[in-house]
Amino acid sequence: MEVALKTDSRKVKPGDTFIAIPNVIRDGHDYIEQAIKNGASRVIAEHGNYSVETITVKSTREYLKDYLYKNYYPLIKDIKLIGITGTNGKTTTCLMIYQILKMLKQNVAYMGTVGFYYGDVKKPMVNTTPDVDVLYNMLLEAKDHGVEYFVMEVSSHALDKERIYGLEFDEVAFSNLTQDHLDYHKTIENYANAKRKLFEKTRNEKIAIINGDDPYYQHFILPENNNIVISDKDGDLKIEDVCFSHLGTTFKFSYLNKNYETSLNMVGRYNIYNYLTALLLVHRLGFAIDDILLLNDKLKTPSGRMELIKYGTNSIFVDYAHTPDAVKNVLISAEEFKNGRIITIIGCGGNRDPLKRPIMGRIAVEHSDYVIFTSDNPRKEEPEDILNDITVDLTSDNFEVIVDRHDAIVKGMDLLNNNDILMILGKGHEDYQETKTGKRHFSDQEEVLKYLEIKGL
Ligand SMILES: CC(=O)N[C@H]1[C@@H](OP(=O)(O)OP(=O)(O)OC[C@H]2O[C@@H](n3ccc(=O)[nH]c3=O)[C@H](O)[C@@H]2O)O[C@H](CO)[C@@H](O)[C@@H]1O[C@H](C)C(=O)N[C@@H](C)C(=O)N[C@H](CCC(=O)O)C(=O)O
Ligand SMILES: Nc1ncnc2c1ncn2[C@@H]1O[C@H](COP(=O)(O)OP(=O)(O)OP(=O)(O)O)[C@@H](O)[C@H]1O
Ligand SMILES: N[C@H](CCC[C@H](N)C(=O)O)C(=O)O
Ligand SMILES: [Mg+2]
Repeated sequence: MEVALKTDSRKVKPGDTFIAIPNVIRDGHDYIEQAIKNGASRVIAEHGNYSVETITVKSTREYLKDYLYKNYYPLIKDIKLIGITGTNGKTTTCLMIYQILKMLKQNVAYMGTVGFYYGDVKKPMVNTTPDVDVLYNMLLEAKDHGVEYFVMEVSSHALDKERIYGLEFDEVAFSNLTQDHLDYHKTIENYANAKRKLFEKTRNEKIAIINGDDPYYQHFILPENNNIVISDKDGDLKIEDVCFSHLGTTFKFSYLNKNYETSLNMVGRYNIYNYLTALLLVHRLGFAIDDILLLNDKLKTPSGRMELIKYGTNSIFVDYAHTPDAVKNVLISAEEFKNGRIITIIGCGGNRDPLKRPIMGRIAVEHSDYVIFTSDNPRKEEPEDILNDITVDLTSDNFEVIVDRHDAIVKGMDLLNNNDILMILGKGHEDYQETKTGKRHFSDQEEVLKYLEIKGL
């Protein structure tokens, strides 16, 4: 089943009703003629006269949200909805839940940055959390395929723009709040308030898992929720005795007076929090902790999250760190198991929070032996301007700038000696690079593999 109203003129078929939504940059009203050309027989708009039946409303966005809630929410309300928010860790945690529930033979769907997954279906996504009509279509598609659990990433943009309007979550989680998207939210308080909205959207007495070691955690503890705090100090779930290697992590934890010991095939202290959030959310859906722990051997980090490629004795990690906190976390993780130098390749996306650029530059040179600054997705900006923002305050000499990302990766690989670590940060799973001229195919992993192939390795 699909939502009957169409918001995108390109998807309109003869006889459809087109609703014109003004968004951040584009306005659906500019596409009404296109929708009519494609056969729309009715238009819902805020203004204008058109050649087909037209309903004029004060706010098409409000109209659409109410329409979806009234007509489609009853059809999908039995799906158990699990939502994760936070600056970093949403994709990783959601995909852990998705893998665990699949291994427990449950019918589960995932929706977020890297796609929309259920059964054997894997579809790409444009946004981490899409607009409300797209989201309803996904929930309806999941329902048609018998999905019982729907795990989704909830971005701050989505919360602010009410892309999840009317949905009630059974379980929610907060991973962390650090600097990102201040171009959009302006202040960290606005950013925190946007994220808090997810916690207000829980069904009564439902589960909220909160990272108690984040300075903002109290913001997310609402009295109406069943809150479970994770911490390495004094949480409801307490983490202890953490040990790292470049292949994995072992740790202990206690929860409800029981002690557990386990290991993960992934690096990074933050992944312990991601994992324990996933574990608690699945457990509170009705599965035993001991049964979930048995699956750890088969649990994988998602593509582009500290993804390891070996090059002789050197370790190359491709990681999606694109915020100051994430860059710091992954570099600190690498420092914990390094036996040689850390060489980092990093840039910053264009048309996104410029305030984070010099901070990321500083963190990179502080926690690496050598840094090659390069382009991420410059989007509509000049790559050189972004690189200048990143490096403008740097006083050390342990870095260079190579604008072309391919050349930067080749240089980084050339620099590796023995037991060195190469951190290629920012683009993770992305298979494109977006510049002024559009998107072209580009993958950090493929660049590394091509280099190894040329070397005959
Ligand atoms: C800058 C920005 O926020 N843009 C978002 C915005 O796009 P927009 O203003 O261009 O408008 P649009 O929705 O494409 O077009 C307006 C209306 O015209 C209609 N239209 C448009 C074109 C056409 O030919 N025919 C037509 O009918 C559209 O269907 C829509 O109804 O509204 C769209 C629908 O919601 C979003 O997909 C799009 O996200 C872009 C891709 C984006 O990059 N957004 C980022 C900032 C974002 O939202 N990121 C968050 C979090 C990132 C994170 O994980 O940290 C996310 O959730 O992805
Ligand atoms: N819990 C965490 N705390 C801090 N950093 C993390 C955490 N989990 C992952 N990271 C770092 O952040 C990067 C992005 O992780 P992930 O894709 O899971 O986050 P996300 O919240 O989905 O990001 P986005 O909003 O861009 O989709 C990882 O590659 C890693 O460097
Ligand atoms: N979902 C994030 C992704 C950033 C990834 C990074 N590679 C970049 O392009 O800045 C955003 O839209 O801000
Ligand atoms: Mg994500």
